[in-house]
Amino acid sequence: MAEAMAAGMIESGTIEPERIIMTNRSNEQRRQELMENHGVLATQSIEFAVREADVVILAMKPKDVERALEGIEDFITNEQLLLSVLAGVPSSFIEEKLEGEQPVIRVMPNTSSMIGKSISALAAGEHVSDEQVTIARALIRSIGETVVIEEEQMDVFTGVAGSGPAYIYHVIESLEKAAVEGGIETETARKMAVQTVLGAGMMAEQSEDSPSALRKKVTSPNGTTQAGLEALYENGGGEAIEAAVENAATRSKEISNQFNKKPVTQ
Ligand SMILES: NC(=O)C1=CN([C@@H]2O[C@H](COP(=O)(O)OP(=O)(O)OC[C@H]3O[C@@H](n4cnc5c(N)ncnc54)[C@H](O)[C@@H]3O)[C@@H](O)[C@H]2O)C=CC1
Ligand SMILES: O=C(O)[C@@H]1CCC=N1
Repeated sequence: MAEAMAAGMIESGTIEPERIIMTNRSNEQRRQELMENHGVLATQSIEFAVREADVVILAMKPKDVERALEGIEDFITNEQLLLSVLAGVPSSFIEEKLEGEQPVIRVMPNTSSMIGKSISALAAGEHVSDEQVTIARALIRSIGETVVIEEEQMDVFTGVAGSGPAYIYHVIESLEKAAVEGGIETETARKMAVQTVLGAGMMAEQSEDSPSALRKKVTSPNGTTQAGLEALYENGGGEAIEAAVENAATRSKEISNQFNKKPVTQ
């Protein structure tokens, strides 16, 4: 995720690559790769990275955050803005760990950051000024669209947009599989599936019609789409997506709850 965000920020011209410091403590090859592929500075020293930064972005797994915070608490200052992309980790947990009045903004991007097409939510913690929200939004805007939400909405946002690309990739996989099973060559099948999703997404973005109106326009009475949708609904279509969001949001909530009772295991 950190790499996707860095790539998006660099690609959009929002920040020069040499102003981004990435850390990896143990993997020299990975540091080399990050420097060569993106032109960023990659260091083993978390202390150096944090001391140099105006904005610190946390992007480790939730299970690693406690140790990560213990590793920076001695040198991070309240003048530095901390962005956390960690699913489910409450800003209050980070604030309590770091003491003082650390400005913390939770950010939930998705992996489409890599090409500047994320939709990212920002939720400000207790010690964040309006100006810091503006700064964070400008930074995160470089990887796609942004919305500012209440922290309690983060779970459902994560279920829809953080995890959402995976559901859409699954749709692409299914379309491709069906095309191949129908006798189409794999490369063409992939192209058909991807372009169908891309075209529908762009239509939904650019058309004045709602997605529902657009769906109706594809659906000729008693035609092929009607037959296709009937099978989709019979097999749980939209409900499956809603269940996916609900389960992901529940998992996000579960992770949050774990941060109120230690130790953290997931
Ligand atoms: N993958 C995704 O689509 C999204 C992920 N996220 C969040 O982003 C975070 C990272 O996810 P991924 O990139 O998928 O995981 P990942 O496992 O690919 O990357 C996590 C990185 O953090 C490093 N790390 C662990 N402890 C560290 C420490 N103390 N200091 C510095 N680095 C440390 C690990 O070595 C690893 O390279 C998670 O908290 C996840 O909830 C949020 C939105 C979308
Ligand atoms: O699967 C996860 O936990 C992360 C958070 C949102 C997307 N990926």
